[in-house]
Formats: sequence, C-alpha cells, structure tokens
Amino acid sequence: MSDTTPPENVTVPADAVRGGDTALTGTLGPDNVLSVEDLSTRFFTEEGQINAVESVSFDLRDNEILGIVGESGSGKSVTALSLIDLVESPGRVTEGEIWYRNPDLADEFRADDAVGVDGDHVDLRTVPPRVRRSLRGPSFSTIFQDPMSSFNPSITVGEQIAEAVEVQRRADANPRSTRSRTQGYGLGRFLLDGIVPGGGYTSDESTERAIELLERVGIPIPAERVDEYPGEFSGGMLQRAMIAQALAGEPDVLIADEPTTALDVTIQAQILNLLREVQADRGMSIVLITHDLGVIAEMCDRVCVMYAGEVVERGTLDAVFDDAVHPYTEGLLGSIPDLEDPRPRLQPIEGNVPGLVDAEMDDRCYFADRCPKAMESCLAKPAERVVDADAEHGAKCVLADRPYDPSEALPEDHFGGDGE
Ligand SMILES: Nc1ncnc2c1ncn2[C@@H]1O[C@H](COP(=O)(O)OP(=O)(O)OP(=O)(O)O)[C@@H](O)[C@H]1O
Ligand code: NI
Repeated sequence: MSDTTPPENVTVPADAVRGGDTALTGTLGPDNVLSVEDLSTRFFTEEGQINAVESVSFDLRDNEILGIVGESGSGKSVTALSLIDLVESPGRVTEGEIWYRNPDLADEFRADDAVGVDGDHVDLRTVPPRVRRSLRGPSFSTIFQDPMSSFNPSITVGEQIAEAVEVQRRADANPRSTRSRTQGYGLGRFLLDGIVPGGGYTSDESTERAIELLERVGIPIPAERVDEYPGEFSGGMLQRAMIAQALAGEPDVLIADEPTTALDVTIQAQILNLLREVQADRGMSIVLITHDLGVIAEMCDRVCVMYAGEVVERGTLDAVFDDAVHPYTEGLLGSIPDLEDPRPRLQPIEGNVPGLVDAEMDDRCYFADRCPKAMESCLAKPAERVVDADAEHGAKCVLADRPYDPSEALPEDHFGGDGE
C-alpha cells in the first residue's frame, strides 16, 4: 500500500512507520493477534463490481474463538480468504489493513518504509507476497467444510501431514527464528524452500510427529492409518486428519470455515469438541465461520454478525445473543430462547440478501427492505452514522456503517440526525 510510505520531508520514528492518522507506536491492543481495519474485497466480474467485503473491522484476541455468522452470501468466506491472501482473480482485496502481531516480523520490517509496522504488529497487506505465503502454516492455517479439498488423493495422509510438519521445521531452522516460531520467512527460508523439494521428502521425525498429531485428533491406530490414502478415511476421520494437518505448523491463528457443516450431528459435536480442546491446549486463536447459531453459541467467545459484506454487529457472545442491537441480528436470532438451548436455529428472515453489485448498491441501509423496524428514511437517506457503541452498550460494539441504536430510535429520526 503506497500510502503507508511517509513523505520524504517527514521524520518518522524508526519504530512507528504506519500510515493513516494514528502514526503512533503500539496503538493496537497487545493481546490482539489480529486487528483487521476497514478491509474491503471486490470481485471485478463481467456483471460489474461485486462488493463482497465492505470495510470490515474486527480484532482477534489471544486464546479466543471468534465467530463470524451471517446468511449465505454475506461475505464470511471471502473475509477469511482475504486474511490469508487467497482471494482469487477476479477478486482482490482493495482496501484495509490486516495487523498481525509478530514482534520478529515487526523488527524485520521496522526500517522498511513500504511496510506498515505499529509496535509489535505488521500490516500484512504491505509485506512482500513471499513473506505472506511463508506465514501460511506456521502462522495461519485453515480448515474447510470439504476435507478432500485439503488433501491430495494420491499421497498418503501421513505424508501430507508430515510435510506440513517439515514446513514448520524449516521455519524453525531459519537462524532468524531464534526468538519466534513464526520466523519462517526471509532469504534463508526462501533458499531452503528451493533446495528441499516440496513433495515426497519427509524425515522420520516428521512422520513420528504426524502419527502423534493423528493420535491427538482421535484417529484410532494412527501408526497404521498414517500410511493410508485420503480416500480410505471416512468423512469424519478425514476432518480430524485435516485438523491434524492444520495443527502441524503450530499456527497462531486457525481459520475454520464451516468445518462441520457437511458432517452428521454426532460427528459434528465430536469435531467441535476437538477444536475446542486443541484451541485450549495450544492457546491459539480461532476464527470460526458458520451460518449455524448453535455452533456459535457452543463455541465462541465473541461474535461478528455479517450482512451484505459488512459487519453489522459484534460483541461478546452474551452481549450479541442476549441484547442484540442491530435489527438484522435480532432477526437472525429470531426466537432463540437462551444460550442453554443446545441447538438454536437460524430464523429465516423474509426477503433475500442483496446481490452486492456495486452499481446497485446505493448509499442506504442494505437491510432496510427486510427490516421490520425500517423507516421511510432508511430507504432514502444516506444512513451513515458513527455510534460509539462501546460507550453506549457496554460490552457490545456496533461496527456497521449503518448502525442502529434503539435508544435513539425516534420514529422521525431513525437514521437521520448526525449522519454524514
Ligand atoms: N469468485 C467470485 N466471483 C464473484 N463473486 C464472488 C466470488 N466469490 C464470492 N463472490 C461473492 O462474494 C459474496 C460473498 O461470498 P461469500 O462466499 O464470502 O459468502 P458466505 O457468507 O461465505 O456465504 P456461504 O454461507 O454461502 O458460504 C457473494 O455475493 C458472492 O457472490
Ligand atoms: Ni462461505
């Protein structure tokens, strides 16, 4: 991002090279492993520009499971892909900052004017693509709905997990990694990647580790199953193996996109338990994407609710479930009695999610035509208003560009007043 480069005539302290209006040292929460700020991702299609993710902001803290929930097409998966730089053409992250806490990476780039550094955080959107790639595995890993997509069907499960272990070992072998296990980048790593072939090379130790990991995720007789091919595993077992593979790099952040949606209810509960266990014993952070409020209720510490590419509400699980502020969240929660209900269901909301084509998205609330509380002005007026929700709603924070504050919901002035 060119705007993080300070003008030549400005003296910038070596430890505060950051764009925007908050060029200070360490302005981000020290316990935020990720701070996502105003992230936008668009698809430039023949039908026009699709605003899949629109100015999304959230923090991911140490040791937490953060849920992202919303209807189909609300931008959950594209948000996840944007974090790990895997949005494919014709899509592109067009704006925003992805601050990742990594003191060594921050030190490495502190003097580099092209890279955003803020205290111990680095803006991943500004680091070289090679460095970002090297973070996949040792820093960030992913699990998806379909485990077959994560495995090559012609290589044994054990070998593929062992290979993920090798990636981590190579990262550790980098001399610059003495202070951090997330130091898997830089020239040394780059050369090593070139010398050590990507496929087929795994040491005995890595295979041993793969067996340990398979055992950890509850695969019976792992020493035998390590030599089997993905096709020989059942769906639930392969899901476990995918978690083992994701853990092999000892990531700081695990991104799980609908990890249990394809599984039957019993297996789903087992996999969720497993995820919670590994989260706790590794002290990592998880971004859990799901459309299932039951999964959110069972698993998450905090929640972001997405609608039409935007985060419309976020907060602790209790705050969002017990005291929703945004009408969309209220609609989603529907008639859920309480958090103790093990399987609350997503309440269908009348109408459809908008198509997100830029030309059709004007400056109004995208939920208004489905919103039972909508006023005339919601459909017509620019609806932007910043509400300091932290102050006004205690633990809850409304992040939407078009937040809704019931305490100010005077009929004449639903979204008017201090807008703009
Ligand atoms: N490759 C693509 N080309 C064009 N548009 C895309 C592409 N991928 C995603 N989109 C659009 O981005 C928007 C958000 O999609 P996304 O997959 O993030 O939704 P989601 O919330 O994950 O939904 P689901 O619950 O169905 O997985 C959708 O409107 C979708 O049409
Ligand atoms: Ni999705």
